[in-house]
Amino acid sequence: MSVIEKNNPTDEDVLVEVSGLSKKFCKDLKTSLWYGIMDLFAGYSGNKKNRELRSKEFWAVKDINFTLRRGECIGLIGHNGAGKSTLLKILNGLINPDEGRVIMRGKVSALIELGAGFNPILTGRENIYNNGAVLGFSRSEIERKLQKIIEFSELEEFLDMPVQNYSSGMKVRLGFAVAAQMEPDVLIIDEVLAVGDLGFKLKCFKIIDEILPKTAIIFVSHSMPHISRICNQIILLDRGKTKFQGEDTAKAIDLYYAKFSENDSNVIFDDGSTEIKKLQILDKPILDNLPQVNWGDNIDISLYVNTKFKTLPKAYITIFDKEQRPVAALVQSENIIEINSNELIFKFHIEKIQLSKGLYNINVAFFNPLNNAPIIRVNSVLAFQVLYFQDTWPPMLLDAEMAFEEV
Ligand SMILES: Nc1ncnc2c1ncn2[C@@H]1O[C@H](COP(=O)(O)OP(=O)(O)OP(=O)(O)O)[C@@H](O)[C@H]1O
Repeated sequence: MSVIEKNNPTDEDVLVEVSGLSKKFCKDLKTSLWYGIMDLFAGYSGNKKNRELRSKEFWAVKDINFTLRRGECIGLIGHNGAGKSTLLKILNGLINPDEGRVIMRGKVSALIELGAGFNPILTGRENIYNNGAVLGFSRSEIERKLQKIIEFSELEEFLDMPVQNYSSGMKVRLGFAVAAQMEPDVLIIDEVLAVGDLGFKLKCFKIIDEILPKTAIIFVSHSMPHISRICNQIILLDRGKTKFQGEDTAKAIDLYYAKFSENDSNVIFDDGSTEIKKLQILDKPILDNLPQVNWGDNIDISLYVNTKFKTLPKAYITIFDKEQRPVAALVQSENIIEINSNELIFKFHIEKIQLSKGLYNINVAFFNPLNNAPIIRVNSVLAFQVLYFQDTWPPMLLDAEMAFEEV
């Protein structure tokens, strides 16, 4: 039984229905071929339900369910190998699931792999006609769209060159231009935006905003800013299974980052003269080893150091957000306590912290005050969590007091 069905719409707005979707793979090619032959002889169909996993098999995607309406964008996130691309390939009909079903309604455009859907030996222009024809457009309809596709892709002078000679960015430009201009009902985008340059990404987001009211979008990315920019629901996959599903995109993104937050500190440079003993955020509750700081709190940080350095080294603390963007720096503590000749405590005070909600990491560096030469640099010495009732993507949430003026 084919599980990819093109149906007449019953509820006009529901464009994608996915239920109980599962796909298994075998880790070993020889065994996989052997199972294939055995299944053929045993008369198994690939879709037979409740089949146990055999030796060396694993679920790449297991029991995925969701419904997507016109105007909605679902983000599929998860670590490498979580099953995102496999799920997209099933949705696009490139591979068959072992269990479950997919119903897609209307025209489906997919940007799945770089250059996927393009014939490499054909020119860009010929590929545009090919893709359009596959989506059911007549030659004259494609001709009407051609100019917009060329304008969007900015590839006019390369349009008659075989696609195999295109750069990665050029392939993505052409692919996105075709997919977006063909007025799809369902648009599937897999990570490809990462390849385009900034100007192209901005154009893509503009187009996505324009077509979203008429389209259901399935979007895979490792870029959480991109995910939070366009998705209104998220599935977080972990080893093929749904770890989180829902409209609370901030929560899904927090869970995604939590997987990567167990990084140990690492020494980047060390001249052997100074040792960072401990970094502490004082008087804050600890949850899962993370100091919990409320937005707007005052924070006191103590940095314990052992140093053989002759002069007092210059301290430099940098705070990084979960995307590893540096968001703040604390330069040289005013308040240094000498315990004995080589044991020091540097005390930093932050008045009313205005970092937005989320997980932060602290890197520490010491420099020679005379010539600014590095003494020691250690990354991820301490992580902490800023709490706030609302998620904001920019790293700073400033307390702008409102003033009303009577007119
Ligand atoms: N054809 C295949 N044969 C065997 N295993 C496969 C095949 N395709 C994918 N896999 C396995 O399925 C799992 C999921 O892979 P998939 O490409 O879907 O992950 P992903 O979430 O898209 O990862 P990434 O973020 O790295 O792109 C991986 O363990 C991968 O090795």
